[in-house]
Amino acid sequence: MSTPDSSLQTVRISLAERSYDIRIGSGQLSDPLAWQGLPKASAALIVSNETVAPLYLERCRQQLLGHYARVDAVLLRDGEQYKDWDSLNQIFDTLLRTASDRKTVLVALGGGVIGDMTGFAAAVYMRGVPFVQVPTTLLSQVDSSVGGKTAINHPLGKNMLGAFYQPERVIADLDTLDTLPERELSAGLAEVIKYGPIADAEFLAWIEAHIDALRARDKGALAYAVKRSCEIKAWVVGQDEREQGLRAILNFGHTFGHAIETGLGYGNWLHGEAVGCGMVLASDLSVRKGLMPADFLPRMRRVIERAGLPVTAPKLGLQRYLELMRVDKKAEGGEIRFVLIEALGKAGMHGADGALVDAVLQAHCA
Ligand SMILES: NC(=O)c1ccc[n+]([C@@H]2O[C@H](COP(=O)([O-])OP(=O)(O)OC[C@H]3O[C@@H](n4cnc5c(N)ncnc54)[C@H](O)[C@@H]3O)[C@@H](O)[C@H]2O)c1
Ligand SMILES: O=C(O)C(=O)C[C@@H](O)[C@H](O)[C@H](O)COP(=O)(O)O
Ligand SMILES: [Zn+2]
Repeated sequence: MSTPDSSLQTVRISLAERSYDIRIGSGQLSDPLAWQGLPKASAALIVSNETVAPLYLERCRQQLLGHYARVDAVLLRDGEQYKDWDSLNQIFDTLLRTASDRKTVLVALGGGVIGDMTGFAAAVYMRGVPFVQVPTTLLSQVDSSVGGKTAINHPLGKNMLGAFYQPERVIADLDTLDTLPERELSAGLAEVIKYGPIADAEFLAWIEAHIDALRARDKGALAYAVKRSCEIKAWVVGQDEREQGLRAILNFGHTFGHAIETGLGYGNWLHGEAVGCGMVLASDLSVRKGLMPADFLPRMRRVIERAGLPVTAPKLGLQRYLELMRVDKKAEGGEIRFVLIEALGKAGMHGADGALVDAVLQAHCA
C-alpha cells in the first residue's frame, strides 16, 4: 500500500443534491481554489474558539473576504463541556445582532466541538443556512467534519440534541495538525483505528505498521490516514445518511465511550480517548460473544495503546455504566445494543446481557 504525499486529494460524499467534496492537503487554508464556488451570499460568519482563532482565523477570514462583503467571527469557549445551549446561543446571538440573512454562510473553524455546534446552528438558524467545515484536529479531519451529524451534549447524554445536516464542503488543511497537542493527535488516532476493524482489515494492518510515523506527524502517513478514513466514512454515509442501519458501525467503541465521557463529566476524558478505551471493551465483548477469535482483543489493545490512548476504563460501577448506556441512541426499548466486530473489516449490532457486560467491565476497569 503506498503512502501518498500531502498534495491535494479530494474525496466525494455522494448524497444526491447534498453531495460535496472533502479537500485534503497541505496549504489548503491559503489556497484560493479551496474557497472558490461556495454558496453566494453577502456575509459569512466564522465560528471558532479562543485556542484556534489566534492560529488560523486571519487566514480563513482573508480567503472569505475574497467572496463575501462581510465576514464576522464569533469565538466560543474551548472545551467539550461548552458543547451546550449557551455556546449555541452565542452563535444565534451573533447572527441576529448582525442581522444575518438566510443565505449567510457559517464556517466552522476548529475541531469536532466547533464543527458539531456550527453544523447544528446552521441546521436551525432561519430553518437552515449553508455551512462549511474547516476541521483543524486530526479527529475532525478523519471523522466529525464529514457526514452531517451535528449536535450538542445534554448533561445526561452525549450528542443528544442535534440534526443531520450536511456541509457544503470540507476543507482539511493537514498543516493545521502541526500545532495540535500530542494528546489531541492520539485522540484523533482512535477514530482512525476504528475504520480498520469495522470496514477494512488491510487499513488496520497499515495503521499498525505506521502508528509511530503517524504519532511523529509524518505528513505522508497523515495524508493517507485522513484520505482513507474519509473514503470509508463516505462509503458508509453514502449508503445510510441518517443511520437507519449500516451507519451505526461508525459507533464502534462509542457505547462504552460515550458512557465514560458523560460519567466522568464532559472534558475529563477526550472523546477519542473514551472511544479508544471503548473499542478495547467492545473488542472483548466481540470475543466473549464468540464473534472473533481470542487474539483479536490483544491486537486491538496493543494498537490503541501504541496510539497513546488509555486502555483501562474508569471504575464507574456496572449499574452506572448500564444507566448511562441505556440512553445511547442505538438502544431500543431499553435494550442496549453494541457495535461488535464479526470478522476483520465487518461489524454489526448485538445485544449483550448484564453478566457479559459485567465480565467485560471487571476485566478492564481500574
Ligand atoms: N459529528 C460527528 O460525526 C463526530 C464524529 C466524531 C466526533 N465528534 C465530536 O467531536 C468532538 C471531538 O472533536 P475534537 O477531538 O476535534 O475535539 P475539540 O474540538 O475539542 O478539539 C480539541 C482541542 O484542540 C484544539 N485545537 C483544534 N485545532 C487545533 C490546532 N490545529 N492546533 C492546536 N489546537 C487545536 C481545540 O481548541 C481543543 O482544545 C466531540 O464532541 C465528539 O462528540 C463528532
Ligand atoms: O458519523 C457517525 O455516524 C459516527 O457515529 C461517528 C462518531 O465517531 C461520532 O462520535 C458521532 O458523533 C457519534 O454519533 P452519535 O449518534 O452516537 O452521537
Ligand atoms: Zn466518535
